[in-house]
Amino acid sequence: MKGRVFVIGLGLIGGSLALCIRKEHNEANIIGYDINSEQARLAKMLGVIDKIAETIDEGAINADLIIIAAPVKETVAIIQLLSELPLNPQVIITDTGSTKGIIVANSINLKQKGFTFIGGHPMAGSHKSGVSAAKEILFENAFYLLTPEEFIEKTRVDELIGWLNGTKAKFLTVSPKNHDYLTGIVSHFPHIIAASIVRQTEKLAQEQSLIPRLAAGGFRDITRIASSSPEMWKDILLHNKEILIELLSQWQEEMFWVKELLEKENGSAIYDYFHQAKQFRDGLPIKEKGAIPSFYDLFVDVPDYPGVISEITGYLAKETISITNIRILETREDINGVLVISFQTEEDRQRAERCIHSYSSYVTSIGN
Ligand SMILES: NC(=O)c1ccc[n+]([C@@H]2O[C@H](COP(=O)([O-])OP(=O)(O)OC[C@H]3O[C@@H](n4cnc5c(N)ncnc54)[C@H](O)[C@@H]3O)[C@@H](O)[C@H]2O)c1
Ligand SMILES: O=C(O)C(=O)C[C@]1(C(=O)O)C=C[C@@H](O)C=C1
Repeated sequence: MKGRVFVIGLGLIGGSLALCIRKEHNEANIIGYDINSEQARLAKMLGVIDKIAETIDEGAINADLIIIAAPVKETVAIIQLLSELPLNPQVIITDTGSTKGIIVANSINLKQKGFTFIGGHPMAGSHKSGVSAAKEILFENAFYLLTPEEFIEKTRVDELIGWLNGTKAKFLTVSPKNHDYLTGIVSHFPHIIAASIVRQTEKLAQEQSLIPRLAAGGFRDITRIASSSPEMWKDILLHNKEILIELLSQWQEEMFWVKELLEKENGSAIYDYFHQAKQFRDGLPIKEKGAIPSFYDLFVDVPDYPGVISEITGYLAKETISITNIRILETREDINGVLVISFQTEEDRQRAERCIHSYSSYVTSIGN
């Protein structure tokens, strides 16, 4: 597709979408604006955008597609600002915010001016922020939720999907209310729990200095998302307050119940508690980014001796397989350790597995 695309907010998500659009529509002219001029400059330097707009007005007026990829509170203010501008009557305006109810309700101002707003939310991301973390494959296989209101013509939704085709995401239409309910459960609530585990650990670590050093694989797996942007999450929680308060009450009840099981030493009920959780989690799709994002991790059982990491990365380097992360799941001394290597794609993970098997007898497995 040809035209002028204006991205407001050049961080992880805005930057990644700009890269996807550039790849798919090489005749598109991508203009970017960020309130933080350093981010805008970096986006231009990295080739994520063609040109920096100094103001929202400058970038928006002749745009065919406007993508707002700023924190959700800012998104509401930007929608208000856009509704006061003489935009191209055919423009499509979309956003990427993690909440939809309040944002879509505020888009009424755009509707009243005859402009098309279609709420959007790519359901993939990272705990990292900023354009330097942006990547073209971020949304591959992920769900991309769209929340068009009933009066929006299907052709306009198709046009937006056409622009976003390079994401290789799976587009799904839901109502704003349902969106906030679903994402409250699978995304927003887990972020609160991850932060709470880290906070509790931090408090206890003040008495026990060994705690941070022992916080190994399991702790890191469940708390990765606690490293996300506090600014972004503050706004998400405030936008999705009702459902999150309800989920917190349910969680408190469940924790009281687990406490009771423990007090009563009810082994079979505790077994059932973990068993039921394992069954549900093991049944979640792992080949697609869905409720649980895939990280394309490969687990390699390795003996605990110096140089083992460089040995394995050496094999991968020989076959030019890029890795995105590598870590050892810390274990007791004198027994085998587990090396976890992360890849950008499933194809890289499979190539790596074949490569390690061809150079060594290390046992590998794919985590879910
Ligand atoms: N991080 C994720 O995993 C993820 C995934 C899907 C959707 N989202 C949503 O996408 C949006 C962007 O998130 P992100 O992860 O890219 O954040 P980010 O912090 O990486 O980028 C946001 C950018 O917006 C800029 N910004 C803030 N206020 C602005 C304003 N008024 N005008 C212009 N620019 C402004 C910031 O300077 C920053 O560069 C958020 O609404 C978030 O909820 C995030
Ligand atoms: O992978 C992560 O770090 C994320 O937190 C991504 C995640 C999520 O909760 O799944 C976070 C917020 C977004 O709105 C969508 C995706």
